[in-house]
Amino acid sequence: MSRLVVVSNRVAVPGLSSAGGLAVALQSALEETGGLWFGWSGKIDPEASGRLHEIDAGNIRYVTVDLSKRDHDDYYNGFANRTLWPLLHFRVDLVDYNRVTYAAYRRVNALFAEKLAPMLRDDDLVWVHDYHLIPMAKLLRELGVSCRLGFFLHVPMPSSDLLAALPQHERLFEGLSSYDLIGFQTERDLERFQDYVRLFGRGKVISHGHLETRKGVRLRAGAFPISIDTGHIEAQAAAAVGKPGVKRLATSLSGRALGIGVDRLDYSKGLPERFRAFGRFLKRHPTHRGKLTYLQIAPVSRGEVLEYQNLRSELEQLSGHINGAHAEPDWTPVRYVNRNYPHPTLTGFYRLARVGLVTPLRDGMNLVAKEFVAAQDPADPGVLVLSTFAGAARELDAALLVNPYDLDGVADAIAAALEMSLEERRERWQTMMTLLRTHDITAWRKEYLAALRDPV
Ligand SMILES: O=P(O)(O)OC[C@H]1O[C@H](O[C@H]2O[C@H](CO)[C@@H](O)[C@H](O)[C@H]2O)[C@H](O)[C@@H](O)[C@@H]1O
Ligand SMILES: O=c1ccn([C@@H]2O[C@H](COP(=O)(O)OP(=O)(O)O)[C@@H](O)[C@H]2O)c(=O)[nH]1
Repeated sequence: MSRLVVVSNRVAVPGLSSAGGLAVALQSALEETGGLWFGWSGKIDPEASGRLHEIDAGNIRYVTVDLSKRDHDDYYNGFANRTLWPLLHFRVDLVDYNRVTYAAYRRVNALFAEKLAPMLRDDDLVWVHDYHLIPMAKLLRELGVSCRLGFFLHVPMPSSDLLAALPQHERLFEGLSSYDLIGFQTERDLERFQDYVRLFGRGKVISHGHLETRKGVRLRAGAFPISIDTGHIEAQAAAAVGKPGVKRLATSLSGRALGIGVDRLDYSKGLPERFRAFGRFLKRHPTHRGKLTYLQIAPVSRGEVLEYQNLRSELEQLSGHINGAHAEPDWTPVRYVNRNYPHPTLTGFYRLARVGLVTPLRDGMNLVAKEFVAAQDPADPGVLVLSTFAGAARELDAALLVNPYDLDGVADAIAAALEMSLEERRERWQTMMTLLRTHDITAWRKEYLAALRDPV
């Protein structure tokens, strides 16, 4: 059997904690098959990029590379997170157009390719992840790598008119044609990519998922919605209820219902809009005042990037403002926490909650939505309020779907979740859970890798 080699900027190196769906999902996928996981070490070397680290843990070998401060600033904070991230989340207004950071992006991709190429065997299956590493396949091919190379985009593929705003769009997206298979989270993302190839790449869509570039190169693309280790989350949530941290949260609620949000502190997650919608809920539904506590867990993410720092200040103000306007001596409406919690605790928090708030403005998938559902008590499940702009909404359409920009709509959905009968809650939960049990992280990995192996 061929070896699986996963390549991603973020690697869940044992002992390093960081929130993020890519690392959580790939850790589960690799634990099942074993293999090599290659990417950034999470460390800055004051001198230069390139120092390698190797760790063997269980059946996974982690090989990671340190980056210099300059490369980290320009490639990760810069082109990846100030140019591609906002562009791919439809936020052209936030895109930093910058040739210096683009050069660093290409330099770090070339460094990763140069370090990885000598470790590869002809029968490996190499699976490259996300927008940080789009040029990898072309660079590996130039170094003589001949094994199958797949790519998976974890974030949305925006409409082609937006992509075309990037000065380097042709060179960047043409690089995708060196992969044998390009995976997207949803059919909508795939359709928008096909539009881009046709309208701006001057290529052809031969049939759905089969494309030809303007240079006559054939490529395959498909939708492979990522998922979670459903059975594991179910068991973890059931076991978490007895844990001290989870019990303390339960006691602190004094019989009130809990609403929960769990998101990296990122502008794509729609947190200011969610806070405002919660304030609106308190005004529009006064009978629920004092009966619901909203806990927002928001670990700091990409904290060196200006837009993320601005978001943090905005949320501190907003939470203070809502609490100032609505709190009672014995009730604080919003609990806002910038800490990262491990899954054994987080799943217990989900299970305590009557309402799960997942309202991104754009999100590739959003694994929190799936985890929230899997963590519920089947006898008394909570209700998921889910943005239609999360990839997860395609599958979890039995959630209360909302438009995150429509604050009154989100406010009313929170009220509807609190008022929903047990029968309806069970019915909706069952529908979503049936899907998550069959389409879990194992199914995602198998479907993608089967398509990558298949040379048609
Ligand atoms: O690595 P970071 O810069 O700390 O950011 C964390 C990850 O954020 C993004 O996650 C995406 O992948 C999830 C799993 O497929 C998906 O559910 C979510 O919608 C995406 O936002 C990013 O794409 C990853 O590369 C980061 O590691
Ligand atoms: O304190 C936290 C906050 C988040 N997460 C995990 O980080 C992932 C977030 O993935 P998602 O797809 O929702 O969004 P992303 O952060 O990747 O954009 C989920 O597995 C969360 O359980 C975590 O472990 N601890």
